[in-house]
Amino acid sequence: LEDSQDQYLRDENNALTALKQAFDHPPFAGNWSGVQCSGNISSWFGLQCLNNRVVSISLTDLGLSGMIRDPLILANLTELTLLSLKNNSISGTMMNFSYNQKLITSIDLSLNLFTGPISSSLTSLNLLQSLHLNKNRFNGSIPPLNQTSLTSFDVSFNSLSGEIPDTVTLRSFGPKAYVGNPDLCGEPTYKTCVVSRKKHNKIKDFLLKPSLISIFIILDFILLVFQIYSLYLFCKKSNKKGHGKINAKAAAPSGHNIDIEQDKEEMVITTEDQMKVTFFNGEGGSFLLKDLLKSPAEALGKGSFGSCYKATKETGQPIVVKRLRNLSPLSLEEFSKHMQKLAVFHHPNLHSLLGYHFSSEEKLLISNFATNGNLFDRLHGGRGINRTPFQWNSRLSVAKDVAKAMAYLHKMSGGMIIPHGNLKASNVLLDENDTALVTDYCLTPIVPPSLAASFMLAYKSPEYVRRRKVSRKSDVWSYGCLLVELITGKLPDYSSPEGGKGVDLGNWIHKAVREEWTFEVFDLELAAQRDAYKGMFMLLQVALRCCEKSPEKRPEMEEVVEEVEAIKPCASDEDEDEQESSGSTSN
Ligand SMILES: Nc1ncnc2c1ncn2[C@@H]1O[C@H](COP(=O)(O)OP(=O)(O)OP(=O)(O)O)[C@@H](O)[C@H]1O
Repeated sequence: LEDSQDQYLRDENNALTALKQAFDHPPFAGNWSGVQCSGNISSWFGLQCLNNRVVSISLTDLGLSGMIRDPLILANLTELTLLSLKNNSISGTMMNFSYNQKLITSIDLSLNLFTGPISSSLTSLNLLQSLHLNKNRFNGSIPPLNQTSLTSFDVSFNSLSGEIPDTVTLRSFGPKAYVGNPDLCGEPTYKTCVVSRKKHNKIKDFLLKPSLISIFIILDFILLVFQIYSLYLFCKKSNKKGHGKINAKAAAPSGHNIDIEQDKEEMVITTEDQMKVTFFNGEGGSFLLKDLLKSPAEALGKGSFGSCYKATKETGQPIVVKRLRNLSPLSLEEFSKHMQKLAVFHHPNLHSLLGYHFSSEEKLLISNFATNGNLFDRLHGGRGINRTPFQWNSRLSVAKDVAKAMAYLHKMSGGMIIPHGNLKASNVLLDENDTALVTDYCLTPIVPPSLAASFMLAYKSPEYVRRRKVSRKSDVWSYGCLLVELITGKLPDYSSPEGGKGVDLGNWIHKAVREEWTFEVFDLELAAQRDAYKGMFMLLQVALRCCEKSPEKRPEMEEVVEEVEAIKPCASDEDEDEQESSGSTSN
């Protein structure tokens, strides 16, 4: 008996090791070592054991990003009753569950990047109670699941197609379980298969008629000319608005260049009169979206997740409305829950949310308008033309403010894998006193993992580039890059047009150290402030630690705060400040 027990332990250990390897050194890798089960106890993260056998694997919300290549990877885990890999970025095809006949409680692979068909082995799991495969990229048809035990089921938002098998079980779930699969048809979706197929063929025939093809080419050309003209008008407008500063978007990566004015008009057209804005301070009921849109909204710029507009409340208070796009398909409840989570974050260096709006057409975030724009424009804008110098003490103060905000976020954001996830200079706003306010934080949970990984993380860490792996330490890397940008004035590569002068800041700093840096690495604008050199070198040392290639070697944000706070402002700035105090910008 002991021999067979040992064999089980070995087999299950092999299966778990393969799983660990598939996930490319996940955060728990160090923890998954030794013997996985000791009786009913397991010290392995996310594992539960019963009589030395693994009965449950729950690895949710961990930012895992590997690929499962072997469909029989779990075959040795024959006592498994529950499997949850929910909300990671795992790719590959679905496992074959033929050998996991005890899988009775739940299989949850939702919110990942799985591709290929749904495994027909699921039909053999006669006691399975819950199956969640939503928000992946599964394609093909749904297998004829008909186990009476199945009471919770969701395959929404995949690329499934064809007719939903006409089984009692599959018919018992409402359309919500199937939504977001445009090519799926059958009773539960209210979409009759025959009609949709006919329609599809009609469209195909229509598109293939030769005379129409030429009409489409001409229409395409007209559209292109129109788009170029709109872009020209938009650029002209942004230049006028910028007063010598460049707009962050002017130097932003391509792909986000949808006409923002057109975007605004769409928003007005699709808006119902009575759409409510929920304000966290309780003003909610009195303020409707139509009031918000009455004031001519000024476009501020377009980012990865939507456009920002400046509007004015009835009280005269300027506010910013961020129109979100590319979100995960969320219910009002899910969205509100996340917003309420963010509403409790209050820190002097965090840009607080005032409220939000959610409807099927629009998802908006409302916040205060930050008078002095963003750090990107302050650093890189208007170089050479009528620019108020951005002096050392102001830069140091921004570095301190941002470190404090990030440490606070890391402390408050509980289980979030990457508490900010999108730290970059344009997401550091400046108020009327040039106090830095970190914004656009904690959006990762409401965007699809695939987009979160590619749009967010402006300064991409080595582990992201190699394995698309992110963690809280990615935020630390981003902070290090922000420091390098602040000290050197170099334009980061993510914001520079292709072929431009952008620098991969996190890697550049290591090269600079190898080549024994001198004061020449500092921004020319700081060159005259010799008494600040010591502080600049100290801050570069902090940046260097934050940009350690190995995430484990990077410091925690709390340590970073201590190190940055220890750097004293210099005296030369104060004289300049006095000279400038008659000017509009305080440094
Ligand atoms: N509350 C605010 N006050 C003043 N300007 C703002 C405010 N919020 C956003 N902006 C500005 O509006 C512009 C667009 O912001 P948005 O957040 O949409 O894009 P981004 O920060 O450049 O990119 P991303 O979407 O990746 O964060 C930026 O120039 C930003 O600085």
